[in-house]
Amino acid sequence: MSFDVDVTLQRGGRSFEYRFRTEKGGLTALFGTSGAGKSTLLDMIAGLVRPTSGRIAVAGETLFDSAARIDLPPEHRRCGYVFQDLRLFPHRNVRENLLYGWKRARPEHRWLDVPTTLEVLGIGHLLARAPRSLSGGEAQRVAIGRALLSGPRFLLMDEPLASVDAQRREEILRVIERVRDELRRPILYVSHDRSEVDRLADRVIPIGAAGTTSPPAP
Ligand SMILES: Nc1ncnc2c1ncn2[C@@H]1O[C@H](COP(=O)(O)OP(=O)(O)OP(=O)(O)O)[C@@H](O)[C@H]1O
Repeated sequence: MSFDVDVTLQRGGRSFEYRFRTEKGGLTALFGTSGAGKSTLLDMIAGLVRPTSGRIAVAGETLFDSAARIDLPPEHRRCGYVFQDLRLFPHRNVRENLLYGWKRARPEHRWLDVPTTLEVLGIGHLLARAPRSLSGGEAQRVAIGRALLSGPRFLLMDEPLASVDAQRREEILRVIERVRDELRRPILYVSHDRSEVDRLADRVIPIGAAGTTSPPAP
């Protein structure tokens, strides 16, 4: 089992309910209209937003359980998160951004090396640059690299290819496929691009207008 989610969240007068279970690893795409609550769900799995109640487990480990009073801090969840708005550290250069999680990961958890990451993402020439000097596509590739290099057990990717051009997109898609198939890391993936989802996703979870998900999915 990879993602096992059954949570509620009351926020701003709205009620969100998410309930799904994926029996196998692979890539799970989240589909839903703007404002439906996809990023909110990723934030809860990452430990950045606290659910009102319920339980979240990934790859068999409980990350949150309100009844059992379990709420692992984000840094203990081993989650690689590519944020929709990237959130590169503005006061650190590209090298420092990329190595932030890498330095903090245990050596045995690092499943991708730095040279390979730089080559695949085409960001080796940007190492000394400040995030504010990067183009949208460059910043997006650095954000993907930072997430992959942190030695994560699972990945949360919120529109990770939104500003990447066609040629680089193909290379990054191949990396994501490798992470999915060879390294067998579970991935939760938000995208509005149908062709991306058709190519990558093992299953699609619809997120409804009120943040509700369908019954457990295979
Ligand atoms: N901190 C907050 N306080 C109150 N409401 C919030 C907060 N953060 C987000 N929301 C609201 O929660 C709802 C879900 O937001 P979320 O960003 O999860 O949607 P989304 O499905 O990811 O949308 P998009 O596809 O546009 O990125 C939105 O109506 C948003 O305005």
